[in-house]
Amino acid sequence: MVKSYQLFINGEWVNTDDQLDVLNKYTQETYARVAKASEKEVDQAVEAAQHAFKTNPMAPYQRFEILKKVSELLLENKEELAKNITMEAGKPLKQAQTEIDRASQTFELAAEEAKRIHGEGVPVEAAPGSENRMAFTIKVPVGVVGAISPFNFPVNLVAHKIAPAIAAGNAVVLKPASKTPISALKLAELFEKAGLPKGYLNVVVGSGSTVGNQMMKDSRINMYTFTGSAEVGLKLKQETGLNKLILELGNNSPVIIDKEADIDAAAQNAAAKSYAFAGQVCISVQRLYVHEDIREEFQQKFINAIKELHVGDPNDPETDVGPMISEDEAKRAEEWIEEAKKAGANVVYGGEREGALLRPTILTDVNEDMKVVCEEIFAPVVNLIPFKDIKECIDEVNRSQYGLQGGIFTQNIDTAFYAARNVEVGGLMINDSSQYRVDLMPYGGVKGSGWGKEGPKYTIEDMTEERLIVMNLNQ
Ligand SMILES: NC(=O)c1ccc[n+]([C@@H]2O[C@H](COP(=O)([O-])OP(=O)(O)OC[C@H]3O[C@@H](n4cnc5c(N)ncnc54)[C@H](O)[C@@H]3O)[C@@H](O)[C@H]2O)c1
Ligand SMILES: O=C[C@H](O)CS(=O)(=O)O
Repeated sequence: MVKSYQLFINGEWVNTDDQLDVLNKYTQETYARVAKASEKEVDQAVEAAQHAFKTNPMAPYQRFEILKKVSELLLENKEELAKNITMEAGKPLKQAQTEIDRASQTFELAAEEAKRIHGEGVPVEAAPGSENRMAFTIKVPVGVVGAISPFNFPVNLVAHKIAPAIAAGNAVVLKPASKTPISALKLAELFEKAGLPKGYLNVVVGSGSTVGNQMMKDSRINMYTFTGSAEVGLKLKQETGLNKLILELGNNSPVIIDKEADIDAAAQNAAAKSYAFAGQVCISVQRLYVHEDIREEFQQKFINAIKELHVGDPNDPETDVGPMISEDEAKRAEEWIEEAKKAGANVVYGGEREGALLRPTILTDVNEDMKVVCEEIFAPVVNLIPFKDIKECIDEVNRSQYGLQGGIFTQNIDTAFYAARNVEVGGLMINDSSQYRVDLMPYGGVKGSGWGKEGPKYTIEDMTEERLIVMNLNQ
């Protein structure tokens, strides 16, 4: 039976006249229906958030208790929540289960941080003429946070928005991706069980061009946090004027395999980290730079490791690579491959597509002008690019418009540190691929990959204002 879901506004479940179909991404059948927000519901959601924030402030210990409870509830409901991700996103079940574990940690981290938000003493008395003054800063919440999230991590990337916002004392209006909205509504259910005061979390579902657009123009929203494509991120930046903004955007992640690398480890790692969730991870390996001395050996070992991956039904607990989010997206990636082939690239592995399922693919003989290299492909496609000189290779890596995370495999400490100093990214992994993330670390990009950091401790910095208090003492 197709289940129906409602919006969550001001602590109530709200139905609307219009419905949105959410597809099972493997079978392409309707899996659920969700109430679609109109202008009226978006307005009510923002109003509810502002009212909650202004009239019912939450103490830090209360935020801690609620977030800790949500962290526990996530684990208690892990199997059901993971299955839902598999249905609505097509993510292989074992990767969906990992996402729930990580989301639980994200909430626990935010809960802990809620108890240590503090300012600092400022020695104004050291300035001539200020001998009788004392000063300190306090951290205050920004107010209403407008959060817009992508389809690919529908629980944990929503967690990275709402957990730090609530830890900092803010109220949230969340617009999840319309392809995967149910996870966010299920999270709202957990918040309801955990006793979140009404109005602090509001979930409105609908397209980016309607709900997202309206949110961008609402002056009652004090700050935006967006994860998604660079194209929409740029629009958000242009539309939201002087508002605070966190942008977590795309990447075409580079990984360098130096001639002094452990080739077996690098090949195994690259196979696992290039194709997880069909490459629809913002730090998926896309540009694999391999030293020409080891290129042949690496390529063979890489292909052998890819052959071990299970491709197919995401509900099968063995599956590593399932469908992409839609057949259209798989076709788009296929077109980019065809375009590259016409310009001289070769498919040395994979390339076949059945519906939304694109098999793990390796391209060689590519150049920097091909879309498969210079744009974010967001599909299970990797380019093998040979290099001779590490410095020239890093220059080439840096010619990307993006800079989220990268990786280098090398046993040479000088090469590793040269890369650490020179690769233009928010995070560089040494002897690991670009696709490494634990939820406590500062995570975010440079250049076209956006700005601001995720990881609850770091996001709370952005989601609070520092207010200076100066006392003029009569001494
Ligand atoms: N840096 C990161 O942490 C990170 C994490 C995950 C995904 N991503 C990026 O996200 C992209 C894939 O996700 P996606 O396809 O869901 O991205 P997307 O940009 O298409 O959509 C993201 C969100 O923005 C909304 N949106 C779309 N148009 C809008 C508009 N005009 N106004 C307001 N909101 C609008 C969508 O409905 C969705 O909720 C990739 O580029 C990927 O790299 C980045
Ligand atoms: O898609 C990008 C996400 O940030 C993925 S992860 O959180 O790093 O696993």
